[in-house]
Amino acid sequence: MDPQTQTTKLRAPLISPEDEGKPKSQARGKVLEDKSFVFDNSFWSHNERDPHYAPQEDVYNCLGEEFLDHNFEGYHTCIFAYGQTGSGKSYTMMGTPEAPGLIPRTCEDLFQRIESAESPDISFNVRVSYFEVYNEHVRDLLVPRSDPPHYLRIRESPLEGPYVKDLTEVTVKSFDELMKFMRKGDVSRTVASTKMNDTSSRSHAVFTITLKQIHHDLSTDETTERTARIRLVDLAGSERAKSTEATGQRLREGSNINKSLTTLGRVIAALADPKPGRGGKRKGKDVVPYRDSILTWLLKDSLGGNSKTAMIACISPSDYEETLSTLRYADQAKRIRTRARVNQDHLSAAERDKQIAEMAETIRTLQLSVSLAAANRRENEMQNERLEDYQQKVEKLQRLMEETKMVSECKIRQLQTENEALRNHLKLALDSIRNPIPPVVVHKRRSGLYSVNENDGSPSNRKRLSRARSPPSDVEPEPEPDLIWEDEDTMQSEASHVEAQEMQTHMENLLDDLSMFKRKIATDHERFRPSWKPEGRKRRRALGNVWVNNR
Ligand SMILES: Nc1ncnc2c1ncn2[C@@H]1O[C@H](COP(=O)(O)OP(=O)(O)OP(=O)(O)O)[C@@H](O)[C@H]1O
Repeated sequence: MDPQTQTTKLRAPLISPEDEGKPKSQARGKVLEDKSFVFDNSFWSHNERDPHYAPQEDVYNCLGEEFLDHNFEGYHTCIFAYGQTGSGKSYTMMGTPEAPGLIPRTCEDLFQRIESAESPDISFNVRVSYFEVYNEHVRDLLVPRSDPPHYLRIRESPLEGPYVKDLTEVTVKSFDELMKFMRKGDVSRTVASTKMNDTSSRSHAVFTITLKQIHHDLSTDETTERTARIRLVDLAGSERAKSTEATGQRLREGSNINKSLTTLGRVIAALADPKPGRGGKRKGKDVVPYRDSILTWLLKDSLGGNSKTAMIACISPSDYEETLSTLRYADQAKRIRTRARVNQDHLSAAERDKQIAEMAETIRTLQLSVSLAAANRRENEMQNERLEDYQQKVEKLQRLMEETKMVSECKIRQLQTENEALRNHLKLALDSIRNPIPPVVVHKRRSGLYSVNENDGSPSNRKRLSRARSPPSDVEPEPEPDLIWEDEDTMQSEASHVEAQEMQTHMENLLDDLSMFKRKIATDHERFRPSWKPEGRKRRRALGNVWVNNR
């Protein structure tokens, strides 16, 4: 790199010995040539001992300072670093605590200028935002990381162009305060270790400073507002999957990074060499593929619109092809012509007052609708809570009723079985009354030799008895013993009487049982009437008691 001529030369790697001396067509490997490019500035910062060595300060003095001048004039600016992974983009943009890069130097200079320019008729307002584009999603770097990550949406307004919705934008009063937010964002940024770089940026980081200068002329009571947007972009590294040896998540990140950088390349190409449409004019807006990636869509204005833009192409002597590709990108970008203009508004006192009145009215209306919405939301929340409570109670009640129904069904089944048993019992009892068992006649004898079964007074039995009682024929018959026969009718009536008494007692017992059963049925009928009331728990307990008592 020659800082005098601003030329960057890329030397081709040495040719393999077998190809040496051969014409291009006969060479086995691809024959690479030296290349030379001229840029606005070329810096060499590989070796501090090298006489060409350009420290961070040189880069800022050549580029950063000039761009900050533009900002104070009211121009939007954008500086982005592009290059292969590990080539020094983050080093150039952020730097290290010992060698701060472009961003901290710009910020420091910004506040130094504000402090030195302090005058009663000018006031400054500085706001910062910081976001990253990771895997084609936008994440706010000034809010803590969340899991799952919270991604922001992109909107496009006719005046502002594409912007990130709900992005945090904080007002800062000093350089220290600004650096605090920058460090916060840096910590939150997605970095990972790759084969090419231990702390490789896996996302494109966009740090934006909005500088507003309000100049008030006391004599005319007029206000002049200048707004400048300073965009400082540290892109993720262009990389080849082969050289990074990435797999899994790193490979996916890499392909997304490459996708957005390829789109950036196409956007740069389209802007650098606009194909003429009919009548020799540049074709419609849709020719530039801004929308093909989040990065190019968001940088639309910076790349081809109202902005002064600089690209810092970082190269490191690692890979000829990659380095050549970066230099070609930069060479193309050099040809882009943007349409930067001063962003300034003049306001008379009357216009300003009108604007303030309109804004106050808008705020009042918004406040009203916000408080109305808040009240409605609160009311809705309470209604929802009440509804949920009600639904829970209904469900509980339904469960209780279901259980109560099951218990009562069981109880009815029990009573039916008991009723059936008593009915059978009663039937048997009535049968035995209607068909009494013949009374048993007990024949009393002097000697108790014969059993009661022999008391049958039938003629055959008498014969058998007399035979049994008569002695054998060769034995002298003994005199007939004096048999004392009781009066059969008297005995029979006595037995019937005893039996009737027993039956009566039994029947009385049965009737007692029956009346008790009837009482139980009546009580249960009263208890298990279908009109269940919601106080199911008490009722269930009562049922439970009845159940236990009746078992
Ligand atoms: N000019 C330089 N002087 C001294 N150190 C440098 C220089 N450029 C880069 N480095 C060092 O090289 C390493 C890689 O640089 P850096 O992280 O800036 O690369 P990068 O292009 O941002 O990579 P990636 O795209 O993977 O994020 C860092 O340790 C950095 O400090």
